[in-house]
Amino acid sequence: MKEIMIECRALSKSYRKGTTIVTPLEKLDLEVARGEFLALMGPSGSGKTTLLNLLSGIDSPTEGSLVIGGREIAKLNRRELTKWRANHVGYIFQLYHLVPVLSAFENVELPLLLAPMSKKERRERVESALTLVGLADRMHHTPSELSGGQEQRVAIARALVANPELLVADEPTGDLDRESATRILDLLRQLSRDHGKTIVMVTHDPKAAEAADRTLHLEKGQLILS
Ligand SMILES: Nc1ncnc2c1ncn2[C@@H]1O[C@H](COP(=O)(O)OP(=O)(O)OP(=O)(O)O)[C@@H](O)[C@H]1O
Repeated sequence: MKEIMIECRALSKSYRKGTTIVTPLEKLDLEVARGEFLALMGPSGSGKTTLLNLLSGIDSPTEGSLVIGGREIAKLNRRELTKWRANHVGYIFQLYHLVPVLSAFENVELPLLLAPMSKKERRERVESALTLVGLADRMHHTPSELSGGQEQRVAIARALVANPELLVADEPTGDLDRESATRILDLLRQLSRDHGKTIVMVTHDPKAAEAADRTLHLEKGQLILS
């Protein structure tokens, strides 16, 4: 029996929009094993990003239970959630979100700047994250000197550098050509298979979803059987 990393029970998220209540996620039940690579698909507005934001502690559920790595996340307050997120989750965005004036090294170093560690340890961690994504030789380049695929690999190194057990990725290959996308997906597979990272990836691309161990489909805030 595989260890469960993520357990959602009757997880709901609602927002108030003027006088109406929008519920992008409704009573969702989901289990993800530790080290599993899960793809989430679904039409626009089906609640995919909302779910990623809950799983990564960017937002809190309105109702239900969300246990990640044995910890009930739904009950944490904002401050506790921010601290938890910094140690346990790496977020990968479609458009990389790198700081343009910083080098690859400095971008990857950012999440560690507030962590209590020596400069030497920080440098070693950043170098090893950039080596893992195959960019040790581009450490001193700025984002504009890198290709889209390389920028995304820097962003993955940044997501990895604090050694989180969970990675969430929102359309990580959405802006890339097929060859760069394949390289990113191979890297994500390697991170789950060889490094035990649990990965939840939103994608619109069925080919990208094929790289995952399992694909789930969301529709109107609920998982549907495919
Ligand atoms: N902060 C918010 N306030 C109000 N409504 C929101 C908020 N965030 C999301 N929603 C609504 O929730 C629904 C689901 O949004 P979500 O971004 O999760 O969908 P998605 O499946 O990720 O869509 P896409 O594929 O277009 O990114 C949408 O109708 C959206 O308008």
